[in-house]
Amino acid sequence: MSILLEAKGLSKRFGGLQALSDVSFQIRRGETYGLIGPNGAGKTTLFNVLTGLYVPESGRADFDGKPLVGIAPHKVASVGMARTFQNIRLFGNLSAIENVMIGRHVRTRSNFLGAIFHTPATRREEIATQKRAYELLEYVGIAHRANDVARSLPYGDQRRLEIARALATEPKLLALDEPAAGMNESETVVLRQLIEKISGDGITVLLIEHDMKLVMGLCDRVLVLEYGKVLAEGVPAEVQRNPKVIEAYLGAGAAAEVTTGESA
Ligand SMILES: Nc1ncnc2c1ncn2[C@@H]1O[C@H](COP(=O)(O)OP(=O)(O)OP(=O)(O)O)[C@@H](O)[C@H]1O
Repeated sequence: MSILLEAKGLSKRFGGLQALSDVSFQIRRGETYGLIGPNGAGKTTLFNVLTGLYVPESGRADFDGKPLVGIAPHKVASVGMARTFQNIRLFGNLSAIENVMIGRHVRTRSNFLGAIFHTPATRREEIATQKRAYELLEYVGIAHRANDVARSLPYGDQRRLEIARALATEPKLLALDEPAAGMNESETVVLRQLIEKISGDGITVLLIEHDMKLVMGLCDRVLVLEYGKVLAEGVPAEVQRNPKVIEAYLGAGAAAEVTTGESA
């Protein structure tokens, strides 16, 4: 399996705090890759470095064979990487479908003049964009909410809308930052099915998540961070058995719980 994303020796400091320290890992094309670790371990910082929001002091990351570090955040989607945020970032006053259409514009060609003068080409493209946006709302299961303003949607639907907007950029890799945060159990089940469907459709997934059952159930491999350093990496069964991981993060009780597949 070929490598889609490769990070080598990434380090990031905030003043005196070493948030990432020499972090290296590889994500293979088509896999679902988990990123876990206690609060403050550096997971979001790593996401932010990979998606261009932070510039690391050292190290590099290559995506699909091209350098990722130093790329502007608004260019990241156009190279094939899309993300959702820990705190939902939607245009609250726009409808669900408009939010997805905005994501889609990364892949459309209409220019500024075309948009002002409503040229036939722009109009055709706009119709295609709207059609595709609706399909994506169907794909994530919220098409019946297409015309509702984003902020009026239930929480779980807002998270799914964020995923639809990210998918609209046609990513090779979809990075999800705690997608199950704040979801109840039935919403989490639906989310899990959605991530499985996305992965089944060939999109590589990078998943930060605190819900261990979800991570261990979905991911092919998992990277564990602690204090900005890589503590362990491997398939879920290995990581769950790793004494360092159990001590640092899972706790003996939680490890047993995950192994038996029981939730708290
Ligand atoms: N912009 C920033 N300025 C200063 N310190 C920061 C900044 N962003 C993160 N940090 C610090 O870097 C460390 C890593 O934070 P980060 O948010 O990456 O952790 P995390 O693993 O995502 O945690 P959580 O699970 O709580 O989201 C923390 O100590 C945090 O306080």
